[in-house]
Amino acid sequence: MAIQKKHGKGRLDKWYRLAKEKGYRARAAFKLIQLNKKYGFLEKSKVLLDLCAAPGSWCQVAAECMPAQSIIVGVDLAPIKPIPRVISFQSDITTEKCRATIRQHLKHWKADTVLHDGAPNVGTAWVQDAFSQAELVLQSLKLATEFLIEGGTFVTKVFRSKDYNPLLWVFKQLFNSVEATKPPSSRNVSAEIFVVCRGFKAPKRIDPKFLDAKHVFAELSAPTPNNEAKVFNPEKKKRKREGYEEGDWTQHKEISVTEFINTTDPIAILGTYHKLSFDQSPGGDLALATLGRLEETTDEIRTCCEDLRVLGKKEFRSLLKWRIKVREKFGLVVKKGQATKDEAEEVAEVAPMDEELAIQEELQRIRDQENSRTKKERRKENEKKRKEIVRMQMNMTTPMEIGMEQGGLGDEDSVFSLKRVDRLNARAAMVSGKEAEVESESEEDAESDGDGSDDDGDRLERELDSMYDQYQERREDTDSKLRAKKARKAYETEEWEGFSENDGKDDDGEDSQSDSETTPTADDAQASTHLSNKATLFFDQDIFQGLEDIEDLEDGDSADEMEQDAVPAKGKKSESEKSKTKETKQAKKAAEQSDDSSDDEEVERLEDPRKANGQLDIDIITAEAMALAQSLATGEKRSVDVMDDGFNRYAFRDVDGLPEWFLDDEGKHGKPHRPITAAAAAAIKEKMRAINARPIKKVMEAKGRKKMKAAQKLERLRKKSALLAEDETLTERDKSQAIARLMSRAVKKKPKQQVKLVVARGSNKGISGRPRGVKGKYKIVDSRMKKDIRAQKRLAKKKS
Ligand SMILES: C[S@@+](CC[C@H](N)C(=O)[O-])C[C@H]1O[C@@H](n2cnc3c(N)ncnc32)[C@H](O)[C@@H]1O
Repeated sequence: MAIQKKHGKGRLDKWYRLAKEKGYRARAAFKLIQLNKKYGFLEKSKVLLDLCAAPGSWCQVAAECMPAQSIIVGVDLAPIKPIPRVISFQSDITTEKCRATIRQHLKHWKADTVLHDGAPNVGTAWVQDAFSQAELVLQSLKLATEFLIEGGTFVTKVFRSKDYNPLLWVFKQLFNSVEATKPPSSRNVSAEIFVVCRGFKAPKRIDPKFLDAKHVFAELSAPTPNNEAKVFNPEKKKRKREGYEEGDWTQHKEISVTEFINTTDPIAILGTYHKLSFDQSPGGDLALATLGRLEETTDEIRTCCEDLRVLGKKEFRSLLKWRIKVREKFGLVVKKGQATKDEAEEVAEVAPMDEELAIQEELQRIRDQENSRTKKERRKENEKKRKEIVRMQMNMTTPMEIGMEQGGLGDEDSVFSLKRVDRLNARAAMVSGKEAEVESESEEDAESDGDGSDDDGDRLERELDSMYDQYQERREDTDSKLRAKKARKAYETEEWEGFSENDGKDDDGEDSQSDSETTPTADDAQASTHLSNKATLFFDQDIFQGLEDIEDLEDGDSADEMEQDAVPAKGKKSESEKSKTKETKQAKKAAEQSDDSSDDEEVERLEDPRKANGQLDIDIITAEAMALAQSLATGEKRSVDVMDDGFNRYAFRDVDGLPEWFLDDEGKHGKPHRPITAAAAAAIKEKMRAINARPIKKVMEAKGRKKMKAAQKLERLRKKSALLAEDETLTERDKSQAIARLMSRAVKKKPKQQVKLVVARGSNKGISGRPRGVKGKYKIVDSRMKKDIRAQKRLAKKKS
């Protein structure tokens, strides 16, 4: 996205031009228009007070949108040129005199809306500027509380600074609804944001502290920095719109490891600093020296301390564990329950809201957590099913086993799961005849290096897990690509209904474990619209060919019998036909597999890869697939080789029980790298170029329309000339002359209509619609615009 410039010619953006065109005094008018479009407060207002109104564009908008006979009062330090239907005067809104003048103008009326777009023109340091603006906002709020009617609306501009949250807190005390928004016409480079406060509570008495700048900005501390986000997203540098912290002018921050050990908020340090230093200070630090010699301080820990910004969750966890161990050695053990509570309190944001709101938020949070937990479980379940199918494909399991799994036998969660027993190191005990208790199911237990009593480790694990979840949620909120990717994933997983529990049930509701019902047939796979594209592709494979007869098999047929039946069915096809379909399917499968490896190309999977005749229609769109197809076509590789290549270390990764963050991390890099030939890369490039060179749909349509019109014209000409040719009253000469005239008239192009420039001055100022006395195409300009364009041209010429 292009960066908007606020200075120089960058100022003259589309809103500036639009404002000139529409006759508004400032581009700010569109901010109010857009705010009003969203919240619709102007149409409902009969009395409006505009604080800091010069030059008056907000008053102009208000006069346009509010009902006739409304009262609009505008005040500013600067003079405001008269605006029809608007009372304006010059005054400082922070003074008593201004308050009295407003009272005079409004008489006994109360305002339905108070607007404030004030910006002090101090021009000193930014920090100072922001503070004065916040104070001005508080002053305007003070006036609003005096003049607003109950239920009224207060709209104000606020700058994102450390005073933003305290201001929001005050607004929330006085209004039922407070929403911060940035209208599209507000420049991205500007730290301004608009807060729309609706439903003025009109309390009988307002605590003066609410409106006292000293109190408001001093009492509420800035929100606690989001250290977890920094920990999990170290490489992403946020733009410091609010400026750097006072005295913090460096990009690289170091802190001594002893401070990390001593702190009560280690996460904050991990999120804020770049390095934990083992360097001795000039005076020497005994604790640091001891720390360096501890056996827990391994080389790995030292390396992790070197650059915190490149660490992943695993490394952060080992640093935190190391800290706890060191604290224990140093006798700094914290009471566990207490520590969690303290840390939670330290990291928690100040919640400036009333109790009910807090309860609602808490409920929402719990609901969200529950949702994400069920989603995760569902995803795991689907993943398990998918794996089972792949295993079946590789003849590693029989359909019978799938049936068993559905019934709960052989399943990981079933009673006799040896896998789970093994996780708890109990299988050995069982073999040796001892009894093993299998109680805990938590993954943390499985990961706790066999030390079940490691409460700190568990606690850290849980905290980091929940932080990771929160971090992912935040990323989803801000990253639309990620959201789309997740949605696609969900689409794929949720769509899968191939082996639902219901599938195993008879019509009479009895649970059937029979192969004939739990095993999907090829026909089923093709016919079922419930299957995902991936599953449909899967069932299209040779292994399922000839399994049509399965339905006819009696209940209780063994898998062996099915296989025997399937083989002759397969044999019915002619050899050449078989090998041909096999080749094409392998190539297509390989193409699909290589597509899978690329994140960006997942879009394809969402579309149905079938033509109308039911054949697969998979285009080769990646260089990898092209290279593969090329090697298959040239005989360099056989389809068997492609199959063999499918067995690699990425193929059957056991992801069961692995935490999500680990899988996410692995997913980024754990992909097979398939060789790409230069020829394949060039071919794909060429293909993409051809696709890009194609005109867009609109252009194609326009061209088509032009062609059609030309054809219609030609047809008309043909008919007319035929009529002329048949006219016996005309001589041959006259006929040819008439036809020639027709032709020349048809070929003649219509002159382009000139666009008339109308300067927005005099009676044309601020009009909407066609200016009086102007015919044809027109464009409203102002004299300034002409000068600006000339200046731009001059500059461009100079540069070239
Ligand atoms: C961005 S402009 C307002 C634009 C206005 N909303 C419009 O649409 O034309 C900010 C205005 O705040 C005014 N201002 C700043 N401090 C003020 C004060 N203490 N009292 C009154 N106006 C003030 C400035 O004079 C300036 O005209």
